[in-house]
Amino acid sequence: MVMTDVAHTAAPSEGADLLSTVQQQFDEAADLLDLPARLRGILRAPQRELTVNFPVKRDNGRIEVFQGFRVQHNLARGPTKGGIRYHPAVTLDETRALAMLMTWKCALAGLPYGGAKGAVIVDPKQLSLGEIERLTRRFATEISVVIGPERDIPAPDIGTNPQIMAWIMDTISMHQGHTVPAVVTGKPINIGGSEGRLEATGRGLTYVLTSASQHLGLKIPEIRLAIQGCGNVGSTVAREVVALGMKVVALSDSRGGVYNPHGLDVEAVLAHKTRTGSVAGAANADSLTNEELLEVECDVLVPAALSGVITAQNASRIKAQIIAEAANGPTTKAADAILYDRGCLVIPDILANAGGVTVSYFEWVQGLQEFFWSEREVNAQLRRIMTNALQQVLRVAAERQVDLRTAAYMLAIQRVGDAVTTRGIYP
Ligand SMILES: NC(=O)C1=CN([C@@H]2O[C@H](COP(=O)(O)OP(=O)(O)OC[C@H]3O[C@@H](n4cnc5c(N)ncnc54)[C@H](OP(=O)(O)O)[C@@H]3O)[C@@H](O)[C@H]2O)C=CC1
Ligand SMILES: O=C(O)CCC(=O)C(=O)O
Repeated sequence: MVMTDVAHTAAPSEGADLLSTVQQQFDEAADLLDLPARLRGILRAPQRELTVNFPVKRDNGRIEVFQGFRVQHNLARGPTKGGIRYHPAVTLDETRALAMLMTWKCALAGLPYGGAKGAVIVDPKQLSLGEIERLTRRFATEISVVIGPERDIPAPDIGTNPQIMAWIMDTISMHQGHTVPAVVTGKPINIGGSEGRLEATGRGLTYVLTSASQHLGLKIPEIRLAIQGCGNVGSTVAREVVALGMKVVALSDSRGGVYNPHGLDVEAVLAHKTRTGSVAGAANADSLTNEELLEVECDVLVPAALSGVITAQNASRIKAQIIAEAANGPTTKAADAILYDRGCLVIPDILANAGGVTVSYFEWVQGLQEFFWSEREVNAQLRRIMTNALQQVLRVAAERQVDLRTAAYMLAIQRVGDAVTTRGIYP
């Protein structure tokens, strides 16, 4: 007899904070736009949500039931797009918030997509590779009723990677009986991935950061960064900014961080992480906690891990002049107000980390056309889209005397609202 031994579900209140933050951000921008009530009702809540509970056989033969979600926030501008997160504390509310952020992010970058997000409540570090593959294939099967190249296209996020995208593509292709490369992005290059997608989020952030620094009159070689999170995005930002001559003075992961006011040897710290599993304990650096990292002496702070880390409690102690949000939702509403009053430039998530979905769009287009671009072409188009988006946001912020987040939301909400209106609200 097959026994179901463990059910993986998260507490319902977890993640509610991010949803309420994102909805408050929406409300503020919608007020400034005088958005009609009927549009607010449509845009403030997800259009479609799917919750799935599915069994996975562990290596010891036991069956465990995992819970996952796919939320499609808005479909007015095209198929929905957004990553899949594997994390033990992820919730439906958090997934809703992340899907809503994707809608604004895609609209701000001018991509022909609505926003979506997926998640599975799981700690992938506790699973073997075979278990992760079985979990991924079963989850892909469960959500196959809502995803597809013309419907909703997943990609990597926290805890997922190109190999996991390959398993999703393979599972959907097995169901269809032919290869369906455009069903996911962030795939390995040998099965239709795009040059530059792996680095795109960190690279896109670096393009925006460089432009914003020039806008503020900062000298690139004098810029010191503290980066929280050292996964795909955090490690790429670290490498990219060092290549431009900036200094990374602090870097962390889930197990702690390292600090050197004269600049870390980023490659040595990353090699230490590859050897030991963490940046903590790397040579020629002092150790520091994730909380301390947010408050170190630096010019630019890059939160590149979880949401809700910059709060009313620590915002007044942050020394950075620029906060470039690589993570989704790292700053609470109260912290935003404190940072704005202090003259700190917050480059919001929907702008700063839009490079990932932008190159995902390039990957989707390349897959559909079966015509592939060089990394140089990818990066040139990425830079164009990211710096254009920044210029538009800076212009609206100056015209309306608002912070960059509100300006970015205003631009994005207007575009999505226009699409809803042009298509017609009533079928
Ligand atoms: N991947 C992408 O293309 C995009 C990602 N993002 C956002 O960027 C952020 C990072 O994503 P990504 O790099 O892909 O994810 P990864 O899973 O590759 O990396 C996440 C990093 O965060 C660290 N981390 C986890 N928990 C904590 C914690 N409590 N304190 C400090 N660090 C922690 C992890 O530590 P450890 O290494 O120890 O596990 C890891 O270094 C997320 O918010 C994601 O939504 C946004 C746009 C696109
Ligand atoms: O690349 C994508 O499609 C989505 C990336 C993502 O999940 C994000 O931008 O938060």
